[in-house]
Amino acid sequence: MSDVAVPPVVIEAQGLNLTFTTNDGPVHALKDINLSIHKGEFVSFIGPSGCGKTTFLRTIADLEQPTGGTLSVNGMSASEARKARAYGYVFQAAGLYPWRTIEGNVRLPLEIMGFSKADQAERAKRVLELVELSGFEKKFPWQLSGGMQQRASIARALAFDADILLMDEPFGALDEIVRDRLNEELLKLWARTQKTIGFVTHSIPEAVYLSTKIVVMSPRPGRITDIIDSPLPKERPLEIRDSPEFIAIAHRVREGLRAGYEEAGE
Ligand SMILES: Nc1ncnc2c1ncn2[C@@H]1O[C@H](COP(=O)(O)OP(=O)(O)OP(=O)(O)O)[C@@H](O)[C@H]1O
Repeated sequence: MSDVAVPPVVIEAQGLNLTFTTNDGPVHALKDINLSIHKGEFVSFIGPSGCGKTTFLRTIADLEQPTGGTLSVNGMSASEARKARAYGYVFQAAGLYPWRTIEGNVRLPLEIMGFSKADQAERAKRVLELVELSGFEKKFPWQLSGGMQQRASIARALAFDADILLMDEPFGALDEIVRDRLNEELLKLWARTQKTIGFVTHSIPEAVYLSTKIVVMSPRPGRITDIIDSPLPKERPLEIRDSPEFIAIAHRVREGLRAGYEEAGE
């Protein structure tokens, strides 16, 4: 009998620290972060404002430099991984260029990376299908709803086929019904593409619904207070949110958040 193979580690932080130097003194944005993310996992980072969620994602993306510890992304340094285009990044605001069509926005990183015109067109078509925006290629961003714009920005991040997708509160500005739908769609997209996803959120239900692993963080200094491996099945209808298993995980996340607040003296 052979054990089920554990997928390889794609992101590994060991004793990671990041202290910003500011006029008001040092800000310990990340303190002693130890975390392994395996290929194909969906990992959410949840915690109150200022606990370092965005900083951690930006550090993985080589947009911030750690002041201590080690970080590897796909077995490389963060800087090498950025050069190897190991990840796509989705920001909180869709950030689409208003003067470009949806297809033009999706093709932009491909143009910059020097993909051929034919390859750009084929990739844009495929990723827009993936996020269910076929038929909207020639529209401009302002002609689409907020949810559709965010789907277009996900398509843009998927266009160059990185194995890792980093998403910083992509649905934070959307109303709850739209957010529910996009959560469902994101899970399907994740199942179809088998990407490794790092996802920042403030929402407990969103974190529990989406993730295979939930990383609970707390501020001052920004640190991990709990890591929860979700026992929920991969197939998740929205109704799963009423199940006892779901409610139990949500409860554990809430407790972790509360403990972090109390320790920070809030
Ligand atoms: N460039 C910077 N210079 C100085 N301090 C910074 C910088 N970027 C972030 N910080 C500080 O680092 C801490 C962590 O910030 P970060 O944005 O990562 O938190 P967050 O958990 O993502 O918060 P939010 O949920 O509000 O986005 C905060 O105290 C923030 O003010």
